Amino acid sequence: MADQYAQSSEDIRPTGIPAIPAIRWDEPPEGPVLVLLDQTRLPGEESELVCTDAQALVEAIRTLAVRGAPLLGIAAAYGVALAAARGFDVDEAADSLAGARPTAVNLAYGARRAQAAYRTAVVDGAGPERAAGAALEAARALHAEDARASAKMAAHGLALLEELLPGGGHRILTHCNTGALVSGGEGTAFAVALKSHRAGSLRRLWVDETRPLLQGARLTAYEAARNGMAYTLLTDNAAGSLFAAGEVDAVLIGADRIAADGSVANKVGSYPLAVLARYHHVPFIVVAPVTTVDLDTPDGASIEVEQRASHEVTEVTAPHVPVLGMEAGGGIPVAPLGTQAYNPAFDVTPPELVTAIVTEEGVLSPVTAEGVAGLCAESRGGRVPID
Ligand SMILES: CSC[C@@H](O)[C@@H](O)C(=O)COP(=O)(O)O
Repeated sequence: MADQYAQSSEDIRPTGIPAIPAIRWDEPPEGPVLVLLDQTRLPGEESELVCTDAQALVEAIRTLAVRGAPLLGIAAAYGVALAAARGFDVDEAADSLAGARPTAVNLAYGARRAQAAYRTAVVDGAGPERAAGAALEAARALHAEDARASAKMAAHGLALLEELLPGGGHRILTHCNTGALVSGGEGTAFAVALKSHRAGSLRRLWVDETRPLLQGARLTAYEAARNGMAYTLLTDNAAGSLFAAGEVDAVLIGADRIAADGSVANKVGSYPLAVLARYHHVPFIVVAPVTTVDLDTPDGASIEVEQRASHEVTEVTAPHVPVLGMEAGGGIPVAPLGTQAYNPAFDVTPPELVTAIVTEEGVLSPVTAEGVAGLCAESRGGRVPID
């Protein structure tokens, strides 16, 4: 079945990760800026969005110009550094960045980490310039750590796939976007699939389109094409028949927050995949850095799930015209005017449906509260408190 869905070779552009990095710090003569690859315009247009202050970054986060848990953390840390470098109130900037979206714990983690570096420098007697430098250093360190974590997760994840599915020929289903667009490196779940591809073990990457904002269709398909991977796009609700046809060997997804009991919040549509995977005896694997684990959130029910605007569901736009963050009325209505939509950005998968959590520290399977606590104890003795 799979091969009839293969894209033709002209459709594949094996050019590696995006030419424009997902995020970069720049210091033109007019002053420091944070430059983002505007993800609302992909795949049609690779364009940069320049943020000169934390408020612009908060807006970019809310409209999903920059998105995905690890990258949100990196962005927030740079945002605090930007506020410091431009002489704005650092605590205010950290608060608004940490609260820009509620579910991805990395966002608050990154903001608080850069804020803590700034405060420590001030307490140690540094002037504003040196303290701003300390915040920037913290952001750069987080960026580099995430790249290293990404490479380790890819290695651990591939080893797990080889153990669970010996002999290669992996047919992997993924949801949302978890590649270089969300990371200092090559991503989380996508990085595992990419490593499998490079090892010659990936037969097919099944890409859920990921309604309503199409992160799978717009972003994961873009990354898969750029990396020359064999991939096929499906609507989210086609996943059931794909499992039933025996076409999925494993599910690989990322996470926005992992609670202390091992519950996993990820893009809405992840939980139904976990249920399908269990029914069809397919491993359901979560790949996330330890910065996504939040021991202060005891369980899945305590995770705040972001609710987004109705118009993201009730309207569509033409291809390559950004829909994300548009005011109601900006797209073409597909429902009667005034229709309200249930539009949670994430859902929560309970630990008993998760076969394994792959982190840079190694693989946790089965997923237990003790195991989750152990992951954090090993990697983050000096964890920055977040609120
Ligand atoms: C490694 S990214 C993991 C998650 O952040 C990703 O799967 C996801 O749900 C992103 O949601 P988004 O709303 O696009 O920020």
